[in-house]
Amino acid sequence: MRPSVSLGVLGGGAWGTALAQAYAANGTPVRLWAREPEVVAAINAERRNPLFLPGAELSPGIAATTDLAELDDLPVLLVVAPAQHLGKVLSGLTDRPRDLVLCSKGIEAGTGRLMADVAREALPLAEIAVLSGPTFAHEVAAGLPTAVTLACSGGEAQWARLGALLSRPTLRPYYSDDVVGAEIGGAVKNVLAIACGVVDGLGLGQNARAALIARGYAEMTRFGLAFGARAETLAGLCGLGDLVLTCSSTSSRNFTLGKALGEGIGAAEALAGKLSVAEGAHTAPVLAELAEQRGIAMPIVAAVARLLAGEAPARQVVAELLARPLRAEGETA
Ligand SMILES: NC(=O)c1ccc[n+]([C@@H]2O[C@H](COP(=O)([O-])OP(=O)(O)OC[C@H]3O[C@@H](n4cnc5c(N)ncnc54)[C@H](O)[C@@H]3O)[C@@H](O)[C@H]2O)c1
Ligand SMILES: O=P(O)(O)OC[C@H](O)CO
Repeated sequence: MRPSVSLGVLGGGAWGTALAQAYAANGTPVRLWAREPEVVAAINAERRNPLFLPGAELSPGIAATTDLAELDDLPVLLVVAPAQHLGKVLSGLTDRPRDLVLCSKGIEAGTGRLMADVAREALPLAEIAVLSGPTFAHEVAAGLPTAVTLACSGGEAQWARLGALLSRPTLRPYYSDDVVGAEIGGAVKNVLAIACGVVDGLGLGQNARAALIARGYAEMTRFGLAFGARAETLAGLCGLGDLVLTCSSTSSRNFTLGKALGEGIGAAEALAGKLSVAEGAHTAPVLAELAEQRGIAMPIVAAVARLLAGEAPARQVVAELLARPLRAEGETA
């Protein structure tokens, strides 16, 4: 039998809503904090989130609130705020021992920190886990089969608390203790998805996209290993798995942003007025900077950062990538 203690979800965007639905629909009461009063009202009164997850019918087991204090006593919180706002959201909670399951994918601009470091500073008593993988929100909300990495900083003891709690017949976590690897996989793939969207927008074909996925994965691996990730983590659901998903579909906001850039729309225009977040746009500059500081070759990431900064049009950026000196495929630096 599932425990009757509620799960808390911080964030009423598409992913927070989908996770809340996955757990509430399968018998766990969920308290969901959303920033927007209209999201809270729509979830509680109509069982919908038209702003961020239109089309999904939500379980009555989700109780939404704009008051973060209503989640403060819960032992397990899924944190689903966009990466650039995660620290601010967590600072509204009391520091106490609890499991914080980070579900956001990104690197903090300005500090270069991964989300686990942001969370540890905000709430030092919490034990951190990272839930990440190929997970389009609308598919999870619809109960379609999905598998994720659940990386536990507390190792197997934390997995023993969270594994069964966060598993459902169609939502299957795989255990890891590589929190850094899980985070880097999710953050880097968003930037690479923008690159794949650019290739699509320019009409450069499927060969080019496959090349970008493979060479992008080489960049993810170089960066990850330099920052302490394990190669096997990056080859798993939260790395390669998510990279393949996000680089292959206009269901991805990052891919769609890249496609617009490839079609000649400027970054500012492509992002203007968007309620939903394309994390790669925020991660690309800070990731490119971190890579440059550490001497890690990430030409695709650097190209995306240049494109987003408006430094060169898409065709020129692609031409520059193709004109780089020839090198060995397995080169690690
Ligand atoms: N949507 C997906 O399929 C999916 C899947 C896996 C992971 N993620 C990750 O989950 C995170 C959240 O994405 P999403 O898709 O749920 O969001 P979304 O794009 O659907 O919605 C944007 C979210 O940003 C929040 N927001 C905007 N300004 C804010 C502020 N100043 N402070 C706090 N929150 C603010 C909004 O309240 C809303 O919840 C991202 O890191 C994303 O990469 C998303
Ligand atoms: O829509 P995107 O590009 O933010 O991707 C959503 C998820 O991260 C896919 O796993």
